[in-house]
Amino acid sequence: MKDLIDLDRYPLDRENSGAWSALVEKSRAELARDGMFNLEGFLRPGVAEKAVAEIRPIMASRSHEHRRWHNIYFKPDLPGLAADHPALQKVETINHTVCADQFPDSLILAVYEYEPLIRFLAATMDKPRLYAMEDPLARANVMSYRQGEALNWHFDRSEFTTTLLLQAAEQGGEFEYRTDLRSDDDPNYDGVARLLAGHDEQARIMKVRPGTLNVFRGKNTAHRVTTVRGRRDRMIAVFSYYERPGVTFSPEERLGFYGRSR
Ligand SMILES: O=C(O)CCC(=O)C(=O)O
Ligand SMILES: [Fe+2]
Repeated sequence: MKDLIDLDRYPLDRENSGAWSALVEKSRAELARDGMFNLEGFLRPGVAEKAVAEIRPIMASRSHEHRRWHNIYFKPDLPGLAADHPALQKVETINHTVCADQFPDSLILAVYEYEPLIRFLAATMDKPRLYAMEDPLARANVMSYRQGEALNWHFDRSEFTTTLLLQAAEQGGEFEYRTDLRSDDDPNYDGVARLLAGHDEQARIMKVRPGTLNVFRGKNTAHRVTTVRGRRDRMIAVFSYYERPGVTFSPEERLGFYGRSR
């Protein structure tokens, strides 16, 4: 694993050492302050390119094209909100996904399953343990955004998302977010409408380089990936971990996300 992950800089394999504890503390503090943390240069130089080379042929021939109009909630309606409220305005998402079962024995899956990474993530999120998902499709995905494609404004359903950027676009394809646009107690529908209309000055762009591990708390922080321009696809691995073992999607969920139930 030391050839893939920069364990000199990020000593995941030295659990409970001074350096490990310092990294956990720093990551926790950033998560509390910014709702995210980034480990830049998490992958050794050249490793993201290798991962892209492994995934590219599968992406070209077997990816699921995800194309839909949705609102920021991914729900048809919300109790107490008029159907024509501007917070429910629809936006379009288009991208391409390949699933874990399509890249067995890959570098990406080796990183996803690396136990010291899972234990480190649990520590930063203040959880006793985290577990890799058992769903053969959903555990790890790679998404690619080609020219003209984007992932539009949304709130995540899961508390945290862990991503690894593999390749950046020439232009666009930027991760834009608006911290704490809503809270568990206050849906802030008017604020949501303002953001969707492009009038929220607190929206920020996060600059990330390929090879960076990002942990992001996206449940109440609205975010999107802006439209990609240019010939190079934006490619990113998305890792799912849960607090209990054995989690899978239902066949219906797999069909909805990936266009196939198994
Ligand atoms: O592609 C990205 O950077 C963001 C992915 C994301 O927001 C998601 O999968 O929910
Ligand atoms: Fe998201």
